[in-house]
Amino acid sequence: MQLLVQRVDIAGRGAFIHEEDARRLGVFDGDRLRVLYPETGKSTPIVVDITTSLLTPGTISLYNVTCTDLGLGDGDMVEVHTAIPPSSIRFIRKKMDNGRLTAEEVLTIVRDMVNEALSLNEITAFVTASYINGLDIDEVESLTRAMVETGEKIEFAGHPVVDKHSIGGVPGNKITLLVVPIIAAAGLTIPKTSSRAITGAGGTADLMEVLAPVNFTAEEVQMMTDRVGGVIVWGGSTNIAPADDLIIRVEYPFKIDERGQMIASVMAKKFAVGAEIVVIDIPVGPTTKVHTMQDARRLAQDFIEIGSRLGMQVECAVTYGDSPVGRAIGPNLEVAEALSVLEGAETPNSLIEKSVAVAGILLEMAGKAQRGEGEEVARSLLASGAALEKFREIIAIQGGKPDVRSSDIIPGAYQAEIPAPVSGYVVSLNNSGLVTVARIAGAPHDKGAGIYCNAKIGTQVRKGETIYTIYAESQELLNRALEEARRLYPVVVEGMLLDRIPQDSIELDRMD
Ligand SMILES: O=P(O)(O)OC[C@H]1O[C@H](OP(=O)(O)O)[C@H](O)[C@@H]1O
Ligand SMILES: Nc1ccnc(=O)[nH]1
Repeated sequence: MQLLVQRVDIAGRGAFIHEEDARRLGVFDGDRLRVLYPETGKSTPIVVDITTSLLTPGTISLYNVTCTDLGLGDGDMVEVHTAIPPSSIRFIRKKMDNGRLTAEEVLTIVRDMVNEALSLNEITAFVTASYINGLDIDEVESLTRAMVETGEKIEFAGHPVVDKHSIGGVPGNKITLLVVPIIAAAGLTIPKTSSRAITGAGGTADLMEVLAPVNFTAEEVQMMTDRVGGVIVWGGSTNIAPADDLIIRVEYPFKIDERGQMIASVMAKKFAVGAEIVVIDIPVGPTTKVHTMQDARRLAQDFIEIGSRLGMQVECAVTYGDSPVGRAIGPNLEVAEALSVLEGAETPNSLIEKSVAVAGILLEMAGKAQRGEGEEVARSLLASGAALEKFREIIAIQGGKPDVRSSDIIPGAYQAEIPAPVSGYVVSLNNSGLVTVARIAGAPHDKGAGIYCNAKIGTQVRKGETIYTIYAESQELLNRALEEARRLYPVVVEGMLLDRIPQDSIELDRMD
């Protein structure tokens, strides 16, 4: 069938066709067509959406990338045929049936994802099938290699290239903003690529974006890192492991992070930047991604195994994840807290201790500190102001304002203080409940949205005292977050008296 092209300003590949043409071609919403431009002989497969009102029969609205790929403009004629689905569909189906994918099959799926030959529905099916049926260690290795192979790799002048990554899952985990400058201040090369929030209310890329741009090409990452020793950028913009962000986009609304896809997501980003020495932070807690020490050790073994298969020296730090790191959750609040520590604040303890512990392991692995002394070296790089100075260089090279101070970073103007319902002790902070409330308040998209934990586990509070504060950038989102907070009750205060059972109730019980 011949159709007249209308270029439509939608990024990516795809097209709308009229329902009548769809009927004649025998295709439904989400089916594939092959579009051929006879003038150039170029053709490409696309996934179609069907409309009855956006165009007239005999025309096709083609998205920007498809037009550019084929050299098409408004008014050109194209030939349109039904197309067979790519073979990766069969392999996704295999994973749905709990089959084990070969390296070639995984590479085909990832390549089709990156080339936009798979629709969002089909990528979602792959992520869901992997989530339900799991990926074994060979499939994880294949996925890691495929993610690297379908993107760009970077080589740096400085060696060794070191890196850190957290698997996430614990809110307030802003340690990268401290670890990277500490490590770069020690003279090491640390090209840190982070994702945005996956299960949380602010990923490191969302945080760093408060201070400087985070979208860079692989070449820019290399140039900036060679210049100042480190960067903190968004992996999704670099074309390093581009499949990673496609998977994360599917995971985000469900707050899921399948184990094998998580390992591949992290390790592909490390491998693509040529990291030689890597520390993986695995927070453990009942409301994080990893619930027990035993599970953490098993996960650590898998990270180490994938690292050794890819030629990277990997150590894992199993860290406390029962409650948030520091007190702040959400981009602006977290950045202000991290900056205040770099500026010399001596609290929050959990943030400082975790950052120097993780940085210390890297310093020891890279030979910048004797075994057992890394933490102290990290602490002194923080205390001397060397890390702050390095962070300012990193902010500057990424195009931010290097003289920014923690007091410049303001949380959302709409705030609600949540009072303790009784006098007693804070006995738990539920990570996933806090994240849900912070997300409803607008985080991570609204940088000022989030939660400040006024009281942490073990703190004694009096009835009516503020236990946490919700911040938002609009009254409407604040109200919605408050409603959710009342339902989820993410911070639990208990008095020493847990319950009072009156004498007559016992007698009533006995009579039952
Ligand atoms: O949203 P959740 O799943 O909690 O965690 C995701 C965060 O964890 C990792 O942190 P880092 O880059 O090592 O600092 C990722 O890059 C991302 O920023
Ligand atoms: N799945 C992931 C977890 C944490 N960080 C990542 O980059 N990816």
